[in-house]
Amino acid sequence: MKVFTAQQIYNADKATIERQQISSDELMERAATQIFNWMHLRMQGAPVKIHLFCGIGNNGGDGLALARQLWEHGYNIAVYVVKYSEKRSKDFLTNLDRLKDRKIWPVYLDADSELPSIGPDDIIVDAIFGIGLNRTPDDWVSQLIQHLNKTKAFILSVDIPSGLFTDSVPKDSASVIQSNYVLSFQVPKLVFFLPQTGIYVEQWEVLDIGLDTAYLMETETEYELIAKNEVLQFYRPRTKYSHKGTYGHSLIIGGSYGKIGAVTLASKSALKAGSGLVTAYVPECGYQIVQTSVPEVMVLTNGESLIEAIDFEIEPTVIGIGIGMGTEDKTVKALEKFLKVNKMPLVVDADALNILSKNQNLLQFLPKESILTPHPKELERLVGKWKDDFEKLKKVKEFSEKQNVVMVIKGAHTITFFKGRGYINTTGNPGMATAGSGDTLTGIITGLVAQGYPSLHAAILGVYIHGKSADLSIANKGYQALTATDIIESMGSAFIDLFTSPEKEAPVEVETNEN
Ligand SMILES: NC(=O)C1=CN([C@@H]2O[C@H](COP(=O)(O)OP(=O)(O)OC[C@H]3O[C@@H](n4cnc5c(N)ncnc54)[C@H](O)[C@@H]3O)[C@@H](O)[C@H]2O)[C@@H](O)CC1
Ligand SMILES: Nc1ncnc2c1ncn2[C@@H]1O[C@H](COP(=O)(O)OP(=O)(O)O)[C@@H](O)[C@H]1O
Ligand SMILES: [K+]
Repeated sequence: MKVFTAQQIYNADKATIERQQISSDELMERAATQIFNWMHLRMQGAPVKIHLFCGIGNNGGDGLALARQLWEHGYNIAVYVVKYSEKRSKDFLTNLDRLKDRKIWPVYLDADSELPSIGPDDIIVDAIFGIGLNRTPDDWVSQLIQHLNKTKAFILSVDIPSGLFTDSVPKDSASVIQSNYVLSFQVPKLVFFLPQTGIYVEQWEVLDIGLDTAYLMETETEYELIAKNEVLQFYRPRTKYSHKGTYGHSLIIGGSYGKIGAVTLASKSALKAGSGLVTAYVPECGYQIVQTSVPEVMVLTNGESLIEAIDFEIEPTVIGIGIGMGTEDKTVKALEKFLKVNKMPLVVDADALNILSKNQNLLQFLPKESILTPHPKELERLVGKWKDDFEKLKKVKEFSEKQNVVMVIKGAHTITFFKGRGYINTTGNPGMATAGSGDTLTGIITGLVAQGYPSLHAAILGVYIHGKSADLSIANKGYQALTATDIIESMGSAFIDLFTSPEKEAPVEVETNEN
């Protein structure tokens, strides 16, 4: 699913209005109807008090149109107009008149108003600011937002939590609605998925408001959301007459005394991802450990307790390198020498990334389209500190383009960057913040490259499967008990899941003014 910028959404609006020959007010009515249907389906007329806080722009207009529909179906509503500006939008005014025609009188809130009282079991509809927010709200609006956040009421945000910008991090967290549920029109917003802004969104869902399909299809976006449908497009089925040679040979290089487990996890993951053969390259102290813990994996050794040279006779298809490897001088030299002669595609993680960060002249030796999988600290060492998430994205994008590598930025929503585009993963959970889960990812991606997936596809599918395995595991493990080994064990189910469970319940019918 594409992730549009605010400007692209405004353009989609405009294209829809022109091509479907509807008015902007009719489009607003569609949007409000979709939210009404969503609420009505769940509330079934329950007499819960619904407080609708509406701004004076189109987000507020949506709120007013929703208020009217709720009122017409007998819901118990209170409407507030948050007068943060004198510049009211046309469709806001149209919908305000429609309310007045029905003798529904909103409470007008300004800097001098008392803060409304709201019960813990009430519902708040947040339609104060939408994607048009262009500066931090005034103090009194921030105070109102803080007041709403402090109530125990459920907060449903229209399109985006009010106070959240679409392209920057809010300066003051107190001026942003802490939303329980966001109903986002047509497309999700990038800020739902970044660590500094995603915290305002507990859950989100997209509502189809029938924006012009041609515009949506033709418009290129910088970001794409990756769910099952997206990865299925490049999934490579196994063929009947294939053999283990068909599915490549992964070489996993890493490990040092006390950190052989990392290589064991990665090797096993590469096998489970479908790699035909897997060899681990470890110091001698790891020989018995790897051989006994994963009998399917072959083992090559060098050095006693750490890798002192990287030199082998075999011809792997792809090499995953760096996990548990350490950054001792001998290992640094070994890596340097190896990078200067190596031509094989690489998946670079952990200590190999740390070594590259300190020896940036080595970056030039990475084969093009290598895959780098840094966690936040490793990324900082590689590209330097960033002031906020947006600067981080910019730095990663530049780095990936300059070095011609695939960058996998690990986190709650891992983002894979390549050739100027970002692919945002939707699987995974906080249980994955556990030792070795990154090693597992390195193994999975290596195993996919071995089977012939191009680097970008291997990274995107690998990240998806890794998160999906963890999601399937927590059903009987819970977040706390989830381990990297559980992730590996659920990989089979994650692959099967690609073809079994339906992606999503069918969307609610769009009721428009035309029918
Ligand atoms: N295609 C879509 O997605 C549709 C969007 N609609 C709604 O339209 C919204 C966007 O509406 P608008 O462009 O009117 O913008 P908003 O309603 O988000 O904001 C209203 C106006 O307030 C002003 N403003 C911004 N920040 C301010 C601040 N801190 N203090 C005071 N004034 C400030 C700006 O001039 C802005 O245009 C969307 O979020 C959505 O809810 C729907 O009505 C219909 C279809
Ligand atoms: N809160 C979270 N939600 C979803 N995924 C997470 C979360 N925390 C960590 N992960 C995932 O777990 C993995 C952790 O990798 P990493 O930090 O390298 O672990 P390790 O070094 O222990 O192997 C990454 O793939 C990351 O995306
Ligand atoms: K809002």
